[in-house]
Amino acid sequence: MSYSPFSQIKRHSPRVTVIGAGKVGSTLAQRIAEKNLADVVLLDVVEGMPRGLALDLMEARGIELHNRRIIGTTDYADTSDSDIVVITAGFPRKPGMTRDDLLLTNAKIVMEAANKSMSYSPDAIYIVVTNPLDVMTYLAWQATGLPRDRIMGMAGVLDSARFETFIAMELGVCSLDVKAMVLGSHGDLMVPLPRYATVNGIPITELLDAATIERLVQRTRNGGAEIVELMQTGSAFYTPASSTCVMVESILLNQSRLLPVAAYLQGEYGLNDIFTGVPCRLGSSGIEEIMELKLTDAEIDALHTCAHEVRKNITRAQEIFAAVSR
Ligand SMILES: NC(=O)c1ccc[n+]([C@@H]2O[C@H](COP(=O)([O-])OP(=O)(O)OC[C@H]3O[C@@H](n4cnc5c(N)ncnc54)[C@H](O)[C@@H]3O)[C@@H](O)[C@H]2O)c1
Ligand SMILES: O=C(O)C[C@H](O)C(=O)O
Repeated sequence: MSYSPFSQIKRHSPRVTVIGAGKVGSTLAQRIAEKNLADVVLLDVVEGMPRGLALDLMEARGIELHNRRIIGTTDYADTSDSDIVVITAGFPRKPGMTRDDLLLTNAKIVMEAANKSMSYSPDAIYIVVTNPLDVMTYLAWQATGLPRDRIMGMAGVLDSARFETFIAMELGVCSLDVKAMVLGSHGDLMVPLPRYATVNGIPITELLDAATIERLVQRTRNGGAEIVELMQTGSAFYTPASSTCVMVESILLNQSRLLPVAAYLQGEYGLNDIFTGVPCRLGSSGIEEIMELKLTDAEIDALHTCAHEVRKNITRAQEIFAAVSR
């Protein structure tokens, strides 16, 4: 293990490591520090860049009124003993690409990041953000051998936030009053659940007609691509960072929030050996419960279709890596 001055400093604060100091990673670091949740170690492969970002964030502490340390590094030794490790390292898609087009480039990056972080933070809880999300979370789980309560993927919180936003915009109501849940994989096949979407307890099926709801569901499914097309240079990062931060917060503060999270399923919803988005209670030990909602046959079929597509891509990645290593 190489010498690191940071690992010698006495710990008084929880520590969250964010691997990948790009748009999502650096915004997440800012959210975590400014919400005063934890010290943050921001790691990237680009020399200097994470240190520059960390220094910039540290210089705002007096203005933002928090006392969290932000460390930028390219050395995994500086991440040691983290409570949570978030993996955002990897390429974002460009206009015209699907998330699955990132499969092979990002798989290598994510497996390496998961392996290296594990050797310094074997007791941490891991959250994967890199796309294609459900496949990357599976590969990180395989690479680390973590128990299923300590590794998960972030997507459902983001997709649900989008669905809630579109419902609020349609009805002209405050987003705070809208609650919705999106399950399944993070792609075109995701499963928004209008039956369970409410405005201050009122089901949206009482407030909007079926055609309008279907339009909002489709916009949610296309939510990431809509932003990619508008931005042209990368993908969304503000709401992805906020969504990941909500998960980090629920774990660090043991809030037991019920959030849609990509979790490893062992029979729940009739699915096995796959990561996909389901409602989970997140607390200090990670995923503390996977809640099995009553779903209609059509909703269950939609979840199984997601899982089928995710499995095809897991197999594709595994076959290619096996061929390369032969
Ligand atoms: N799950 C979701 O809902 C969700 C939401 C938004 C973005 N994403 C995904 O998150 C990933 C990052 O998005 P972004 O906008 O921050 O991209 P970005 O290009 O801004 O940042 C990615 C960072 O990863 C770094 N990196 C590359 N290889 C690395 C390695 N081996 N180790 C450490 N760092 C490495 C790059 O240097 C870069 O700084 C993308 O794959 C994107 O598709 C997922
Ligand atoms: O759309 C993307 O590629 C990024 C992310 O998954 C998103 O949904 O914003």
